[in-house]
Amino acid sequence: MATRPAAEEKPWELAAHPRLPKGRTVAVVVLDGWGEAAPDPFNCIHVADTPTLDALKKAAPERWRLIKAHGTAVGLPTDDDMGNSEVGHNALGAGQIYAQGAKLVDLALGSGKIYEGEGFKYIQQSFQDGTLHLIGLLSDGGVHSRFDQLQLLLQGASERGAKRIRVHVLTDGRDVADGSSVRFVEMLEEDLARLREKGVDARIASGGGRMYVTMDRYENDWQVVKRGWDAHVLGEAPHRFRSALEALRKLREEDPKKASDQYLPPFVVVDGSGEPVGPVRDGDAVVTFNFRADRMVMLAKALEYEGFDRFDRVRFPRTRYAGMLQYDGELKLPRHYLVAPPEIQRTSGEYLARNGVRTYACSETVKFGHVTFFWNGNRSGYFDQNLEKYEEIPSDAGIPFNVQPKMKALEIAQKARDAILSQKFDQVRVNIANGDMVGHTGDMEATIVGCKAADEAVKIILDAVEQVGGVFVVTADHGNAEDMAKRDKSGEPLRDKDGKVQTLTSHTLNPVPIAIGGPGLAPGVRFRTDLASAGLANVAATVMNLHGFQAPDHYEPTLIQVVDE
Ligand SMILES: O=C(O)[C@H](O)COP(=O)(O)O
Ligand SMILES: [Mn+2]
Ligand SMILES: [Mn+2]
Repeated sequence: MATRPAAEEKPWELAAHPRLPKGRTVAVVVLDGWGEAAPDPFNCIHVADTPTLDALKKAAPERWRLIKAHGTAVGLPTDDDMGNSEVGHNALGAGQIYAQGAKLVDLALGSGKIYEGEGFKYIQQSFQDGTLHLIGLLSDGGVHSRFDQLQLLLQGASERGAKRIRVHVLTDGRDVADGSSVRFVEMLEEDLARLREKGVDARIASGGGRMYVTMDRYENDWQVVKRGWDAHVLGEAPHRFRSALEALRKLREEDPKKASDQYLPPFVVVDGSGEPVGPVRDGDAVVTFNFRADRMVMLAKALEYEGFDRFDRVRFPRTRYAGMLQYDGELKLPRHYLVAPPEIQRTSGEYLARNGVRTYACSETVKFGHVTFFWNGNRSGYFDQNLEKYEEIPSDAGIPFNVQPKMKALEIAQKARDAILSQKFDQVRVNIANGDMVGHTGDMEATIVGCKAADEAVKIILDAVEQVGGVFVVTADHGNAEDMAKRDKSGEPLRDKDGKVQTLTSHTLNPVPIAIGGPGLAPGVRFRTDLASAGLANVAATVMNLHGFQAPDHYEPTLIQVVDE
């Protein structure tokens, strides 16, 4: 009996769809952080004026539905895990569900395999004479990192010879509640105290808020990474405290608005004589314990590259550096890593390029890698530069996004409109960032403005689709702006002691809408009714169909059918 060929051996050529034509321009719009929730005052999408999206929902029930964007539907460990951009865009672009970083790290830590891998053995060589530095996001959001994984790694490394450990903590407040940094630091201090009882010299050495220190992405602002470098590596920061807890309390007291968890200024912990307790030195080991790539790649470059020139490192210690995962498979960055990342293969971008589909992708800096790198299975660059064009619009840098909540929605839409009207592309793909980026600030008024701007951007794109007789797919990667309130089990908003509703800055577990349409959509196309639990991974096959191709067998099934009218 013939064995089924492995995915790698399958042909790249896609069969023609029996009912749907080739050659239609397909606009694919991803609204970042745009979930579906019951209308209430904390649903910014509901409160905002969004006539375009409202019309899509009302006009054609057979062309509008909800799909899952969280948990196991996108390869996360459990259905309690909210969705995020990485796993969302991976699923949208790859058409298949892969076990994602969070889950792979869980498995490797659970089985102990992490300690048998090349990456751990590499850093272990520094344990005898050097310090082990752990740098990452202190959070249980499960988006970039998880606190329980840090705890296990601390435990495992100390049991395997690490004698001196320094943790460099980035406070969250974005994937978890603002102010929760105190609880995480307290718990970490308890763990470190236990290690000290066992003779391990373990301490927190430096820190700062993730959006201001270290965790920039897509090279939006290298100064963010420089602040982190100075604090974590050089042991220099404008604020010096005897402990991380003191840092959190004093910095928040001084300026509670500015020193939120997300934007906490950089600090170093110093000893009794004012010396920093944990700068990175030659011979030390460094692990960045975030599993997600986008906000660790920049620091990874600074830690690894000999000829790095994006800021003055002042001192470049010779360390043994490993990432929790390898963050960029193309760049092989970092060279050493503790857990192998998901090998996302045969993405729709690659299939379509190999079948001659011309693609234009665009977003602003903060989401640019989402519709390119994440979409293409964490792969940078083009599949075929003769067929693809990726365009980045610079994001505002150095300000929180509630200050300019319209962000670059209009500019992205205008670029997409021009690309559609040029007729040079078969697929025009964009990410509109507002619902997510402004939603994360917790500023409801600004988020409402941002949602309106996103809706206006969609209108511009749909008008262009109309003009060229094209097709559109409008969807989202996960929820955010549709719920800005923390809630109890019955769904009622939680209030603080003054009766104020507690703000939710994170993503949600809500499903996201998907709408299809446009004059080029064949008349009998409608959503199937047999895929009640479909998710983001079903979108790629759908888009392939709209380009006139059948999707490969190993893809999650298409959402659409063609019925005789
Ligand atoms: O990195 C961030 O901004 C948040 O932690 C997650 O948001 P994203 O998944 O939408 O990027
Ligand atoms: Mn997102
Ligand atoms: Mn987000």
